[in-house]
Amino acid sequence: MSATGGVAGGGAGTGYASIFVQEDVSTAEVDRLEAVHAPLADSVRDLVAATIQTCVDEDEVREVRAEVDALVARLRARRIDGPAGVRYNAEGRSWSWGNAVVGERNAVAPPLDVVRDPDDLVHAETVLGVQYEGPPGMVHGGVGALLLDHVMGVAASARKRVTFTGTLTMRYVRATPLGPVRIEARVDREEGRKVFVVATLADPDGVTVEAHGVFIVPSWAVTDA
Ligand SMILES: CCCCCCCC/C=C\CCCCCCCC(=O)SCCNC(=O)CCNC(=O)[C@H](O)C(C)(C)COP(=O)(O)OP(=O)(O)OC[C@H]1O[C@@H](n2cnc3c(N)ncnc32)[C@H](O)[C@@H]1OP(=O)(O)O
Repeated sequence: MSATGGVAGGGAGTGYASIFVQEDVSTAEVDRLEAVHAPLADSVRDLVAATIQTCVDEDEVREVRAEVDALVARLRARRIDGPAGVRYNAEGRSWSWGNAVVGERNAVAPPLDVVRDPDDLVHAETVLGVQYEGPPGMVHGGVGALLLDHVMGVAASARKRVTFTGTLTMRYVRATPLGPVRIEARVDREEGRKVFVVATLADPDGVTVEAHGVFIVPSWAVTDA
């Protein structure tokens, strides 16, 4: 599981309650549901890549489309109304299944496991496939920024502290080839509600993007803790 457990402890009675939803469900049940749904997202990721790369004939494309449409209808037979949001339980387990970067049920999100080391370095690794292309064979600059934003946000957001991205600065040192990447982020310094974060995105040969960010604890999220 990723290191996004943090803010659940805020709960009712703080400003968090307005955007984070507490659910009366055990961690074991959340884990069980995740184990059922995450493989579906994996298969849909494969579908996205196959859609880009397929060279089958046109009739086959039309037939597959009809089958996919039928699957969409089956999944929509019972569904929530709107985005998945961020939820947490009484045990402090939080889950954000629709998150664009780490949502376990979101096939748009690259599979990314975010880890916080004991020394507060936050890092993540993933393999960016053909779905994330910008320049030919290279990672789209916005995708690099997306991954960096999230991992930097985790670094800035300690337990019981939520931060929002205020300003992000990216220096694209050289193009990032599609394939394995590693993101690292750490808090550089703090000034009041501003948390300054430094981060890198690297391919196996070294750093390709350097990032600086200002993450803000919103005035509405300030607690006495
Ligand atoms: C979303 C997270 C929830 C998930 C949590 C799940 C649990 C897991 C835990 C952890 C993982 C988290 C991983 C998340 C990663 C992704 C994060 C995102 O993508 S966030 C979406 C994009 N960002 C926005 O949409 C912000 C939109 N802007 C705002 O909401 C406000 O403008 C905000 C909060 C940034 C500031 O509003 P004010 O009212 O609190 O701030 P004022 O009082 O005006 O300023 C305070 C200080 O900050 C400076 N400041 C304000 N805005 C700034 C900015 N944009 N850039 C730099 N500095 C700024 C000001 O100059 C001031 O500084 P002086 O104290 O005077 O020195």
